[in-house]
Amino acid sequence: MESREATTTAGADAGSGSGAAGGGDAGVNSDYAAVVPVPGRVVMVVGEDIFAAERGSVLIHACNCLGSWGAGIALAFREKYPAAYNVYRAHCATRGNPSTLLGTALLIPPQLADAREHWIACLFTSVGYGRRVDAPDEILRSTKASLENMVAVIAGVENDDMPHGGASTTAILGTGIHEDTPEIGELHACKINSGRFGVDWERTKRVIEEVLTAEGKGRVVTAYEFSERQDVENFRREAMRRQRQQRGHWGWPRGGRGGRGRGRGMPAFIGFGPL
Ligand SMILES: Nc1ncnc2c1ncn2[C@@H]1O[C@H](COP(=O)(O)OP(=O)(O)OC[C@H]2O[C@H](OP(=O)(O)O)[C@H](O)[C@@H]2O)[C@@H](O)[C@H]1O
Repeated sequence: MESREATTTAGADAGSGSGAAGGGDAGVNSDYAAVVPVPGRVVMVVGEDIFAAERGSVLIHACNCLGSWGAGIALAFREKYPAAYNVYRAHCATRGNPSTLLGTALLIPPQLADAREHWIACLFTSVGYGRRVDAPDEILRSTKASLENMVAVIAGVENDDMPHGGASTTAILGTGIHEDTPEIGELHACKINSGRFGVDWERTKRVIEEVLTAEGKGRVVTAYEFSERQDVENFRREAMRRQRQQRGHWGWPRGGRGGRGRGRGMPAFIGFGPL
């Protein structure tokens, strides 16, 4: 699944993306692909709602290490995914010293109690928030490390050998995981760090592309331009969606990609990585 970009971006060479498993009929090309990384990209979209992303998508946002989703998009996450918020908060509470979370990622599987089936990737990019937010350069360093960790954790889930992501890890039960947890889909992000955390978006964007190129096998992040007006529009659409559901419409997304009902029996955990 993650090699889809390889097939579009790197053209003929990329056919060897599954070389290891697929019997290597393109030996030379697969050597080449191993040396030349597939460039990862951030694709900007305007006027769309991140929360309307397809079932199974990963929604990425920047978090403090203190267990607060108190403002900006984090508040929207808290309202829409209260169960995921509890997982995040509990995760932060496991640390006597919150700064040990810095530079790690927490991947929260879709929670039964939440209406939407999205994976939520929390990047711990600053210890504090508000006046105690870390300096932009520090935030960028932590962003790089936490993205690398996120990519490793995603790979771990996809390879069914989670929750490792490289080094010392902990497994934490969520508040309840779907029996047919969707496979991990595309990556979606707000313009992380660019609001309350006060870091120029172009700088964060460069870091994301760097990590996707080096570690992410050329994955793509769709990033959302957001305006307050957009917020009002999202709110209106959301109200309509709820109304439709109440009227008995089939409000849930189709049964996964290509209608395959069950996921791969995802384990009921969240993972985080190197400390
Ligand atoms: N509904 C929506 N859809 C799409 N994009 C939306 C949106 N709402 C806002 N945005 C945009 O999302 C970007 C990031 O801006 P944000 O200020 O949110 O986050 P950040 O990454 O700079 O900082 C993280 C800390 O902010 C929080 O608040 P607390 O510190 O807890 O109080 C957290 O808890 C963290 O600690 C900006 O482009 C906003 O326009």
